[in-house]
Amino acid sequence: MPSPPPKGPHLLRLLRPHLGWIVLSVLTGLCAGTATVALLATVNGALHRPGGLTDQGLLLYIALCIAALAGRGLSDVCTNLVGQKVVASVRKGLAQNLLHAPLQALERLQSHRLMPILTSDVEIVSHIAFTLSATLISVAVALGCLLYLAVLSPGLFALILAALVAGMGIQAVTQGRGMHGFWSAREREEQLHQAYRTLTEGAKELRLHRKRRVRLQQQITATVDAIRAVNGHAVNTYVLAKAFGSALFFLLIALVLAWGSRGAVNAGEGDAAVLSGFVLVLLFLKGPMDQIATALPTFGRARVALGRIDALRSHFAQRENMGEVGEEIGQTRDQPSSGQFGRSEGAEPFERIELRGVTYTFPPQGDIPAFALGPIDLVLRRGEMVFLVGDNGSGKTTFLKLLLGLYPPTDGEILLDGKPVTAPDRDSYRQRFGIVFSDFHLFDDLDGAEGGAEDDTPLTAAANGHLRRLGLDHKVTLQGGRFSTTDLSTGQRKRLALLQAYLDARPILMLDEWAADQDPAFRDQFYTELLPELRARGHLLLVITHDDRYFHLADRVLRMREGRLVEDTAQSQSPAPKLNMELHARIAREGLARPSTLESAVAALARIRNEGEHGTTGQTVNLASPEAAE
Ligand SMILES: Nc1ncnc2c1ncn2[C@@H]1O[C@H](COP(=O)(O)OP(=O)(O)OP(=O)(O)O)[C@@H](O)[C@H]1O
Repeated sequence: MPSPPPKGPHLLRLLRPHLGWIVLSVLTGLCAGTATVALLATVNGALHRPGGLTDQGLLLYIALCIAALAGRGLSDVCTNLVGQKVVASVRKGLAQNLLHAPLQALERLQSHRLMPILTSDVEIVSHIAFTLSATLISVAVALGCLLYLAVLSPGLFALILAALVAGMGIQAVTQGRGMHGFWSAREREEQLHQAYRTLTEGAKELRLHRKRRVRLQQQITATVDAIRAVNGHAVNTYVLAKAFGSALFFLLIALVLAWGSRGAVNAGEGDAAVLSGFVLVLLFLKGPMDQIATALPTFGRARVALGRIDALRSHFAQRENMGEVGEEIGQTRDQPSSGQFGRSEGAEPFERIELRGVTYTFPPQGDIPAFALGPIDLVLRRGEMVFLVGDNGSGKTTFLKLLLGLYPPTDGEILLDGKPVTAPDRDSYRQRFGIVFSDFHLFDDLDGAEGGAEDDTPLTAAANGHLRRLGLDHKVTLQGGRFSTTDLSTGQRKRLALLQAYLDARPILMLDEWAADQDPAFRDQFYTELLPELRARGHLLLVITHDDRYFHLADRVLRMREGRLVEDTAQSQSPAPKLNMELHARIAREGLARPSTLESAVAALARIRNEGEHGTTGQTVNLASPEAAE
């Protein structure tokens, strides 16, 4: 069952687990604030006492200093702890959201919208950790100071408080305006991110196209200027609010002095100690109030950032049930595997996959009409080599994603060995597939060899053997479970991706235009050796291809036309696949001689095929096993 998204305001939800630390921080902060105010009172008392500070007063002064110091330190430690934990939980939560999100949700949210949230927004939230503690203490000190003033002279305090509330009201309105500025600056940062992406991903093209380069430069300049203007205005608003706050204290002090000089204080309250106490506290209060005012922009930004993070979480509110990664590995390790190395977690045997009336629809985007795939009725069996062909944009990749369980069918159902694949099963179902997408991501480690300090395991030996076979051994080695480099040509990167999928030994292998970037000799090797070899191992192979000269090698050819799938019976019934299967049966049966080069291997295989067609027998060749290629 998909887990429901967490409820409630994000910040409160984030803080709730750390309530104990927050309470401790507030209490110690209050303690520090009270001690500071008491220090002020002691200083004020000593100033007006004949003989100054007594010995007892000195001891009290030292004790208050220690209390203020310890309280502040402890409060700092607690809030920093909470801050760091909050940031860590935001980061982990977002990673979880992304890992468990349905693919369509991820595809809808383009990376230029995602990346600023994952990087700068989380960073902004982390700044709270450093400001929160000082701000909290400032609030405690300010409250303590106000309390002291109320004790000194309730009448004067009421006047000061009224002026302070009016000043803070003005400040709050200004702050609201600044906040609005931060929101619109953030919108533009997404545009900037998109432009930066074009800068890096289109680096080659931009160097060849002066007009486009100039346009991009202008676009970046305009966006940066707009961000500067909006951010500048927002910060200025805050700075003005802060300046107003500072000025307010001097106005308040003037008010106190005027009050005193006109003898307006009540009997007993107009003495010098009350006035100096007010002036002393107001001068001191300016520091904490400044700190609060300085922290406001950070909190303003953090609120904006948290709003974005919340919106992202809502976007990914729907979660797929994938279980915990550790559990999945734990569950499957003990299961029998049909893979070559018995190491793939999805290697459970299967016989057939069936699609019954399966459809998938991309919703329309603006003027672009919806793309509808299907309905598709199809049965695929273990050990089949199926080619999927069709025009660009006809729906081949979409069909692959549907078959892989990456997209849930809009209608119809997928059955694995007669059992419908439902949403809770989908992740387990997916573990049966190995795939190299046309826009694949190349991982630099080998699944199953992670953290392997030893380089002489069977898996490492097999991987290195296959690297030789794929012509990559002079470029890449597997060390400690990682490939030494992935800085390779496009064709070489695809070979490495194929090697990973191959060693993963999942029962179903899908390749999306894999051969498109390969040289002719290797392309031939791929179609005539690698694919038949995988089929001979019992894999179901689904290969998207435009290489029509190899269509005859497939057991079945499926053709996609504008979202409709038809079986190309003319190709599927070709006698060639049968011949190919016989050849491979022979290869497996008769043992092998090792060709010295790829060309000789291809030639040898052609010879065998020729012999097969003319009924003669001869030497067989095997590129199937890297051990044999040693
Ligand atoms: N994420 C998406 N959102 C909306 N429409 C999409 C999305 N991905 C693909 N499409 C649309 O679905 C249609 C089929 O795309 P698909 O990638 O499946 O085609 P294809 O047959 O694999 O093409 P090619 O041979 O060029 O790789 C296209 O018209 C495309 O515009």
